Amino acid sequence: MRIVRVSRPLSRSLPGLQINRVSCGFSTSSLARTAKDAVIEVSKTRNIGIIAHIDAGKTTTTERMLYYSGHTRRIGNVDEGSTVTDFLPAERARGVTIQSATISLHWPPVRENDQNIQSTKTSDLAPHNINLIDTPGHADFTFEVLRSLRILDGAVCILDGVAGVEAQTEKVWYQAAKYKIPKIIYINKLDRDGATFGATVKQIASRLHTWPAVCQVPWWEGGRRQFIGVGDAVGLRAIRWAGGGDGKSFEITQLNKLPKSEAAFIDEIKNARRALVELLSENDDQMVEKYLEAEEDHLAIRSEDVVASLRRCVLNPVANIVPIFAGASFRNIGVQLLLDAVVQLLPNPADAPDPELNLGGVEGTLSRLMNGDMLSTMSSHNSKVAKHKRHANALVQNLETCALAFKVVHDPRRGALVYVRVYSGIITPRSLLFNTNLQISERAPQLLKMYASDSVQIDAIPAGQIGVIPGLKHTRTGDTLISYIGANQKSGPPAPLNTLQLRPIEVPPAVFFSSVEPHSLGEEKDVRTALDLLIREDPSLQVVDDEESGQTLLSGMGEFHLEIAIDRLVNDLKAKASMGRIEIAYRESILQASQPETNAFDREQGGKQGRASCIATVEPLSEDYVPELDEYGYSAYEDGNRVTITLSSPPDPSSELGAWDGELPSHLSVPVIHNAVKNGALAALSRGINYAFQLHNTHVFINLNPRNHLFGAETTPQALSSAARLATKAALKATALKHGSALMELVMNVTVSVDEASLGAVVNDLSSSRGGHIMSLDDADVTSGPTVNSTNEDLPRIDISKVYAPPDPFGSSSQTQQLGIATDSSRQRNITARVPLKEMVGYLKHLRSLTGGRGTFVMSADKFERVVGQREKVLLKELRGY
Ligand SMILES: Nc1nc2c(ncn2[C@@H]2O[C@H](COP(=O)(O)OP(=O)(O)OP(=O)(O)O)[C@@H](O)[C@H]2O)c(=O)[nH]1
Repeated sequence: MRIVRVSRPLSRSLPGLQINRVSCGFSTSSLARTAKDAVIEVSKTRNIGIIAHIDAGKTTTTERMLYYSGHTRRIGNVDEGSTVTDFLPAERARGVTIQSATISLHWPPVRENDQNIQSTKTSDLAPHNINLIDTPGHADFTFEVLRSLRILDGAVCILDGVAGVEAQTEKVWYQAAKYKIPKIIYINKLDRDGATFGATVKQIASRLHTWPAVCQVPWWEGGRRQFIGVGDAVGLRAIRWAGGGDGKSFEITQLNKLPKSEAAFIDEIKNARRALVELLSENDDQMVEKYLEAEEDHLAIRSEDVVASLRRCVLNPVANIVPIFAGASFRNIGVQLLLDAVVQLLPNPADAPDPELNLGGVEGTLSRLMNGDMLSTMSSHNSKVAKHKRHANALVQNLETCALAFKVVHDPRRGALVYVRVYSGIITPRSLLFNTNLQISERAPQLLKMYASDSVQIDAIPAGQIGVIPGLKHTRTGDTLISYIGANQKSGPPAPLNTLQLRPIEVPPAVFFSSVEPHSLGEEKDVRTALDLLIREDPSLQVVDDEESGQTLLSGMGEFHLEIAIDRLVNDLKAKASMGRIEIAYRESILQASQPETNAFDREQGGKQGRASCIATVEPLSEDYVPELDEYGYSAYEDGNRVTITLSSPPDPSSELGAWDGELPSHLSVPVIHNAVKNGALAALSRGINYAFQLHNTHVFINLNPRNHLFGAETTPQALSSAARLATKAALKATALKHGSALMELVMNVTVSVDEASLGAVVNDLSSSRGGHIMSLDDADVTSGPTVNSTNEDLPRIDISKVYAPPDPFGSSSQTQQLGIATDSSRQRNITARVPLKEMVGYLKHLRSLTGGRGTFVMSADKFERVVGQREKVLLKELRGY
């Protein structure tokens, strides 16, 4: 039996790397250690997210990771509001994660001078740099999760061992699968009464449609209820943590040294090893070879070979395998082994799939761009780009850096902090970065690496790394930043590179809103600045000025989302404003196409004469419209509406980006014109003619003939926006007044989890009182049987009878399930339904009362649908108040 005590890492300095302490909270030694990130190689980097349902224990687990890696000197507690990652006042007050915190750590810790220090690694691991993102679990913050997912290379999914696979986990799981992110699962809270590891493993197969590769089995003290450690099926050993400690003391025992009283536990570890080798062999030929070399003895295969095979399978999406680990973070059990697994099994940035991008409306990948393929393909469609083909190689070679700003946070002391993930090249201080979304250049004044709310200054952010640029004035969450050798200071890199966008994501509709009323006229400017900051941080919030009512409206994705945004506006950003009631936003849709409307704008704007003109036509899109990005030359699809812009002499429907080959005024480029016109058209769609709601399913066509519609220096981008707004408004007015418009409401996809006893009452309430349509009723606890209850035909079907899971000796409901005795009233059922959003407001409270507090639900926006018949009359009466 080996006793290991992990003590604090010793301090060490790093010659040649300048480190400036930016804020307090760290010792010099930890800063020196962490600053090594700047020079750490890509193969030793992991950009990892932690995803889960609310309350599964993400923050609790992250706190342990920080502590064991030597980054903090004490373990923060969610329940006491003292965690490092949940640092916003609103997060600490509510005990939930709202923002994705980004934090870097080393695993194993850098500590070569200390002879006593060892970690629970399963092999001799060298220190790796882990950039960790703790994401929110609440459904209202799904967008925050999505925008983090797209810059991650791997994810740890944490499950609550009592609740099993919950609805929000499923949702985020499939999003991660969409971005092809390899994952490992950690089943947490195994110390709690009713925890069922085996049943949760089966649920992973049935509900997440993936093959669980059980790497650990829980260790219950002498077969009694107390959870004390884990059996490692990979390393064929058992790890027991000293009870009540900080988790740094543990014993590692090889299977043959375990006492006889643990015979059942030893057998289970062996069963798990056999099942693991079988599962890996089905997907990995090298494992089959190792198995044959070991003379078909599952237990004789070296643990290093099992790890290598697991890694190959995790990185291969076709294998569809997820390694499973066990623990109880709150009791400080299991977290070091989970960190080992992150390093051993999850990909480094070079292993991750090729990042997707969009270049002038054409979809591609970064490596296709860098090897010149993309530009060559585009040239066959577009005469203007053909000119660039000759220079394609030179163009790409001059592309120095490509990075994505995935998050902007306003820090009271340092201003806006822009978090970036660099995909190619390197960002150094003073780099000139061209923002392809805003078409402006900004210089990076300095670079930081973040440790939750603390930071250190670094010399560079190389490809594969995550870092922070403070002091950028304009960059928003989601913007792509590139640097290009010889770029024009003003207009940036040459076309089409100036349109390059990395992994664009669609912003979901903001459906709750509240008015924002500055306390006095004098406060108006400060309130506007605070609102601008808020939407720069979170693009799923929207600010709309309603010209007619004179009100400023702030909208968000959910009641809670908006509540937190208001809290941040008033308490953190100190905006002196009052907020109105939180209400639901409806939409309005036109019924018929308009005639083309020409508008000439000619007015003084900000002390300068502005002059521009264009032609607008609007037409309704079908409710099931799916945008096809390469259908038109330039087209934007935002918040359910589409804007198509042609720069040509009408009528010329085949016009494409760059088809205009004539002269443009020197201060205007094609992307600048597109951006200005698009913003003008979208502004006109923010208020409908008949009901004053934002337009939906509307396609705006703007035609602009530079010869007739541009007027030299007088045609500023602002003048173009105004012309597009007025022309679109005129077209909308013409059709809405003549043909009327439709009221639309958001319908949600709702999944309610209840026990069998409450099923009838909940179904009845959803379908009769809330106007919902029940889509399916499923068994949430599928832990046996030959096939799964797949509600989604596209997902792989897992034969549950072939899934290995250790028995659950104590879990209340699972115990009976293992024996095949279903106690009907406690059986968990999932109801999926489509319900109008309006009817779901305040639903949680109602559900709790219907289910004795046990029911839970998640929902996500499906689509806006036209309201008809009696419901339309009732809603309009409610909205108008008469
Ligand atoms: N018994 C037990 N409780 C735990 C464990 N891990 C976390 N908890 C508790 O579960 C609750 C939620 O933990 P968090 O770490 O805040 O969960 P989270 O997933 O970060 O939650 P959100 O940020 O709200 O999504 C807290 O009260 C924790 O103390 C565990 O291993 N055992």
